[in-house]
Amino acid sequence: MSGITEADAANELMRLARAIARHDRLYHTEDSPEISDAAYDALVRRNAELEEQFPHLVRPDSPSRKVGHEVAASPLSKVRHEVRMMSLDNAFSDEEVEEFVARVRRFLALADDAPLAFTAEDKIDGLSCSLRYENSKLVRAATRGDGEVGEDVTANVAHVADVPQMLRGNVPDVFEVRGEIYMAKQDFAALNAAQQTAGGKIFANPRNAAAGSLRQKDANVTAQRPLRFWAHGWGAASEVPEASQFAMMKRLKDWGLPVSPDLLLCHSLEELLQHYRSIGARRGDLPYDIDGVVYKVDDLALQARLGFVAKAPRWALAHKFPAERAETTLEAIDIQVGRTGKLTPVGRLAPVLVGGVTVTNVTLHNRDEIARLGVRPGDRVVVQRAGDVIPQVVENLTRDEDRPAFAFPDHCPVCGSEAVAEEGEVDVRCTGGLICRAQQFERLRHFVSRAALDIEGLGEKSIAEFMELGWLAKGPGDIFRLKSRRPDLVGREGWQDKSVDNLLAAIEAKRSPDAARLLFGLGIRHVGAVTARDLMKRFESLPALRAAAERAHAGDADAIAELTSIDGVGPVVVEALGDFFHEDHNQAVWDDLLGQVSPPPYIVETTASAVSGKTVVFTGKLETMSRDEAKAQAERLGAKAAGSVSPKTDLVVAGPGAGSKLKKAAELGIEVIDEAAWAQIVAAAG
Ligand SMILES: NC(=O)c1ccc[n+]([C@@H]2O[C@H](COP(=O)([O-])OP(=O)(O)OC[C@H]3O[C@@H](n4cnc5c(N)ncnc54)[C@H](O)[C@@H]3O)[C@@H](O)[C@H]2O)c1
Ligand SMILES: [Zn+2]
Repeated sequence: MSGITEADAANELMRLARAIARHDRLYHTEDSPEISDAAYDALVRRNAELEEQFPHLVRPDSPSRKVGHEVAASPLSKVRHEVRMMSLDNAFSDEEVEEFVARVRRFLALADDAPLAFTAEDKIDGLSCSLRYENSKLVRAATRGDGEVGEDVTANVAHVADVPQMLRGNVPDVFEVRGEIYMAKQDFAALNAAQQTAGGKIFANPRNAAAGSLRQKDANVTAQRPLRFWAHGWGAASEVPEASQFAMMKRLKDWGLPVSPDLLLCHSLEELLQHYRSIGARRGDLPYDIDGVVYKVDDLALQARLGFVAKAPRWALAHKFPAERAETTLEAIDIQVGRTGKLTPVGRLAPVLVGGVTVTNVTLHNRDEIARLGVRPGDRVVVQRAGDVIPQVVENLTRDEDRPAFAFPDHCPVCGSEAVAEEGEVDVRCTGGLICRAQQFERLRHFVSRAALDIEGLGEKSIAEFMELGWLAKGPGDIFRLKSRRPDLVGREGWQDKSVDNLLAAIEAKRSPDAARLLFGLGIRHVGAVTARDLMKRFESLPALRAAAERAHAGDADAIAELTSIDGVGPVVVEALGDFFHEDHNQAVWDDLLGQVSPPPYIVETTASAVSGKTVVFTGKLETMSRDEAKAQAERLGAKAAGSVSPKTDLVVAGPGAGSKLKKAAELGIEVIDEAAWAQIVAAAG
């Protein structure tokens, strides 16, 4: 790293802060990480290195100071933790563990030969949960959130059998148990299989599945998910009846709380490392995912003296396992075709055990990735599995330059249409559109999925079956004609009267669908769920939207201006809409579909108020509601919630920490009010 200039370091720190914040949001709030934990940890390490070299460049929003992700936007109620919930410092090598032990000794001014004990237990890969017991009774369960404010999941944990509603024995009046909600590997695989059939969300790993299952607004959903729990510590307590971590953990067990079966009291660095290796060797066979071993100073008085650094206790360390790797042969490269026609290469492997899981497929991402790795069928490759279930090829071991490189197809393997990469894009796409069966299938699957039309019971297996029978040839409109197939369907394998009736009823229930969901379900490029809602709010009916899109496509400046005046709609969306309606087969699909369904006008009910017709900007930290809720309130009151302050802004609602937007409002002479004043406007509108 030597030689990096200060300016470059500042820039890189800015990029890292942004990237890490984005991955934190994807991981902690959406339970859908895009990168592996190892890749994420590498970003965090790089950030730490730069901060160490340039301490004066540490940013106020540095990831090194933050725990998890804020929960303001969560639909669940919020809970402020009486004692902050922390993260853990990481170590990846024996030397770093040695340094940790030495650091603890130095801090406590202990002689090298003075006894110092640690507990060691596996670091289970789930999500933190705080359970507050008052007079032995569970009164509240909360997630970690950003460490200070988490989400209330009391109703949800009621469905987790491992979490006792009552503790037994002699329990302090107030005691907050801290531990981990997790999902066993087998349960995770079964859940994903069921989700796949039902067209639901597929989780990347057991941790994300556990988090997504627990953090449900509707606790009945949680009830159907097989969640487990074990305790690894405590927070606020009216009394801590033992003097050591190990003895306290035994207490927790006596009170009826599960703890790790691998909790061990160690008296030296060697014992710690030995336990780490012992657990590591059994890792693949454990019924749950773990990503390391946690060491904690055993003596609670010493823990208190050691205290905390920015976001982690000084008395604990997470010794992480390296990403798991194995060598095997890449037997073939298959090309899959997605909903938008994207050609995705999938590597087929000679089956190989990576960290206890048999791996037969790897994603190769795209054409560039294949070129970068230089892989061809027959090559020996190194496969890595790091936390996630989709393994990757990290290295090609075959270095024979004579064999030709893999030729990425220039035609769709399914429909034979030409496959091209648009300028500046890495993805190669089939140009066959709706004549391509692969795209037809993926589009139908998307159309009925939860975020779109949400037709229950019409999973990918049924879609494949009906497509095979030629029942869905015209596109989504055919779904609504399936009722005429009832006699043919009953009696087919896997279909009984009742299941057919259920399916047909679920379809009939969507004859007057939500227009925004229908629009989203059509899978127009760049029109996601949010954009679809924003478009429908403006145009209210699908024909009105189509007319505007067609006029815009023909170059009508007014139509283009009207479309782009919508927040979040830019030229890219306008072009995608225009292109979509310009295609004959899309028009046919659209007309056919709208002959089957009639979405009611898309009108967001509004109440007359002091801010009707005005443009409002929310900035800073809102205390009583999430940003999304505030925006929804504004919309209900007939106001427009905008993201940035401009001369068009009428009102700024500012909470603590409001920065540049507040300054801009002052410059432009725009009225600024606080959250309480906003609440009065809302209350006055009734
Ligand atoms: N892939 C991504 O995009 C992405 C994004 C954000 C975070 N992450 C991953 O999340 C983790 C970072 O999150 P973090 O700050 O919570 O750190 P962490 O999860 O590594 O460590 C802290 C947590 O470990 C848990 N834990 C498990 N066993 C424990 C035990 N025996 N004793 C004490 N605590 C125990 C606690 O819940 C605690 O909050 C990393 O593993 C990182 O790779 C990944
Ligand atoms: Zn095709």
